[in-house]
Amino acid sequence: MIQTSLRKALHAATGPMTLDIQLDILTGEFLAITGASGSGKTTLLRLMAGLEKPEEGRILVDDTVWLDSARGIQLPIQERKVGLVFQEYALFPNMTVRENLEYGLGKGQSKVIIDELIGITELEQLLGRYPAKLSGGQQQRVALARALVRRPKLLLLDEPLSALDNRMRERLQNYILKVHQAFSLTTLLVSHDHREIFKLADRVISLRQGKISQPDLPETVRYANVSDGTFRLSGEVLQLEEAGSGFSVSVLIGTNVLRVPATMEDLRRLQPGDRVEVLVDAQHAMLIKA
Ligand SMILES: Nc1ncnc2c1ncn2[C@@H]1O[C@H](COP(=O)(O)OP(=O)(O)OP(=O)(O)O)[C@@H](O)[C@H]1O
Repeated sequence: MIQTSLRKALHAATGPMTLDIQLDILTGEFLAITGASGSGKTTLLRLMAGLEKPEEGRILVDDTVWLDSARGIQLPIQERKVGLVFQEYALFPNMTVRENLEYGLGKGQSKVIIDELIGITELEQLLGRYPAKLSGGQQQRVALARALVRRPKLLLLDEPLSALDNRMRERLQNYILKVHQAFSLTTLLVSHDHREIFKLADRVISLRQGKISQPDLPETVRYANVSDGTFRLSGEVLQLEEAGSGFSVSVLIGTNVLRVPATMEDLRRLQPGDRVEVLVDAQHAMLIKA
């Protein structure tokens, strides 16, 4: 469990604003943070990482105190077990992919983790390349792997995919989910993309003017925001069943299960394991066999 209480005075474009956040995060949870530009999302991550200092605060990670302003405790970033990935690709341009990864190793740390990460993020073919010769998606994949070299407990992702096209985003989302599970991470993801949040997050909080405004579930947020368009979500059929007077199909999308009303015809042509696309608009969800 990560218990956080943070207060910091900020100078927003509209005037003074206080970031004031109380947040408990379960070990292994994937928490998405959304909210308008300037609401304090990046500052929250930077405070968690130890890149910024609050006026007042406490961060307790399991039994370890990372921050306790009342007792003058403020662990530096290298002593907090955090991995960071930001929107801009922060790789060293003069180092190959492998060198970039190895640079992240701690003193005396075994290189075993490097091979493990190369395997899980499928970087084998790219190891000798320099960042300039990689696509944006490949660079973020390396940045993700590098963030995990020191085996962090907490992975902080600040809009890591926002510069990528949709296809690349989807691939990277899958890698994020894969490492989150494989390394039993607790992950905080800043994102504006509700489809991404729905696919990845167990829980989502929304920041407004430095405060948590309405804790919400991915499904609820997604439905609350579909009024302006239609989403197309890819997933896998888990189960077909009778629901009241009709039928429903449970579809696994990332780690979330969406129950979609179905027809008798849907039940005839679908079976568990089928790949489907769910088309969602403000009023309806519709299943399309992929
Ligand atoms: N160290 C600081 N001291 C004072 N004010 C700050 C500091 N860091 C950020 N701010 C201000 O606090 C506000 C919140 O910034 P922050 O970057 O956390 O917002 P955000 O929600 O991540 O926005 P965006 O979605 O645009 O990235 C901004 O108005 C910013 O100018």
